[in-house]
Amino acid sequence: MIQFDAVHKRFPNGTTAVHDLSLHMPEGGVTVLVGSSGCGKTTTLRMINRMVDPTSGTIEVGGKDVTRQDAAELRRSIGYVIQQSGLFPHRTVLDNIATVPLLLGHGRRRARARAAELLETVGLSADAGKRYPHQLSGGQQQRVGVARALAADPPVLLMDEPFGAVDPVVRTQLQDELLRLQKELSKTIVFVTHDIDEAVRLGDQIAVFRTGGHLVQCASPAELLARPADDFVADFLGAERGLKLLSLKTLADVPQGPAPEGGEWSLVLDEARKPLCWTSKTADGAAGTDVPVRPLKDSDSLLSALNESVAAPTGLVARVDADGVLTGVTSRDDIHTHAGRAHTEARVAA
Ligand SMILES: Nc1ncnc2c1ncn2[C@@H]1O[C@H](COP(=O)(O)OP(=O)(O)OP(=O)(O)O)[C@@H](O)[C@H]1O
Repeated sequence: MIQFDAVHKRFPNGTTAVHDLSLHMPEGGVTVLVGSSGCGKTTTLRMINRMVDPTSGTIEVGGKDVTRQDAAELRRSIGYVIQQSGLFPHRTVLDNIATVPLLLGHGRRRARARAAELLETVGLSADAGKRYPHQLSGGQQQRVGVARALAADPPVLLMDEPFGAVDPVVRTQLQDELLRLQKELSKTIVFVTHDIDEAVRLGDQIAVFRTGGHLVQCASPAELLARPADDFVADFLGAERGLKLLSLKTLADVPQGPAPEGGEWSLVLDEARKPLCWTSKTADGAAGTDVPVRPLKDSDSLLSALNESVAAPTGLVARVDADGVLTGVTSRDDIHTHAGRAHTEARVAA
């Protein structure tokens, strides 16, 4: 969908921001650009919608060379979301979102109806549409930024550190929201971030850059974590590379068995068979301690399972179905075995 071929960008002051970049960004996928500060991520992104033109090389979007297209028209057909949401302060949220449909010649009523629809898509209330940007929280403003970028229903979305300025809890919510939206909309997304966890969570592929605008490696999160191309990439991924790999695998394939009975510890269930806590009894049968349980679903990660198995007094993870009803328990050993397999599988796939 987006193809860079031998692209260089040298600014008039002599700085080479991007060096001989060849990179394919597949249609309907999320490509995340990561790397240390100043390594050329934003410049790469901005060359896609011609906010910056390359010094040499070609960039094609949907098979068309971007430099042969009218820059303003191209920009209207590509959604763009930045860190400080870039909203017009003196327009209501609804009017902010309706800006592009209006520019595209939709009548005022149709543009506002589309904006109202998008407000709901990004999880905001109709009431938020009547407010001005400063009357919203940072996280809500970012949602409006995403809604505005989606207003023209562009096939391509460029996102430059869109969640960089919000706290970690809101950031996770916004990432969840983007993943949910992407399931529905299948846009071709190019996403710049400094945060490797965000990259692993959102990316179908991750492109790692180093200073001087050199692309060092582009691979799926699992491949990258299991087989970093060199020490630079390994350092960038951080010391918890193995644990990050476990965050990509789910509990679904890990076997489960019946909850233990008659031993020191047993699992207390409510009348609907939902786990309440682990409880111990002393040798003479008297009541001992209650320890909270955090039951996991098939869709939870092996990392959460490992964490829970270490925290649980029995080393067992309680498993539940979508309704929270107990389906069985999984041992720490089974989780370890699958954790080892996750690593081997990722290396083989690579
Ligand atoms: N207009 C410009 N003129 C001259 N140099 C520039 C210009 N824009 C960017 N640069 C330089 O090009 C290099 C790459 O910048 P770019 O903003 O693409 O990096 P980045 O990886 O996005 O950085 P950050 O993570 O800090 O946002 C940097 O050395 C930067 O100083």
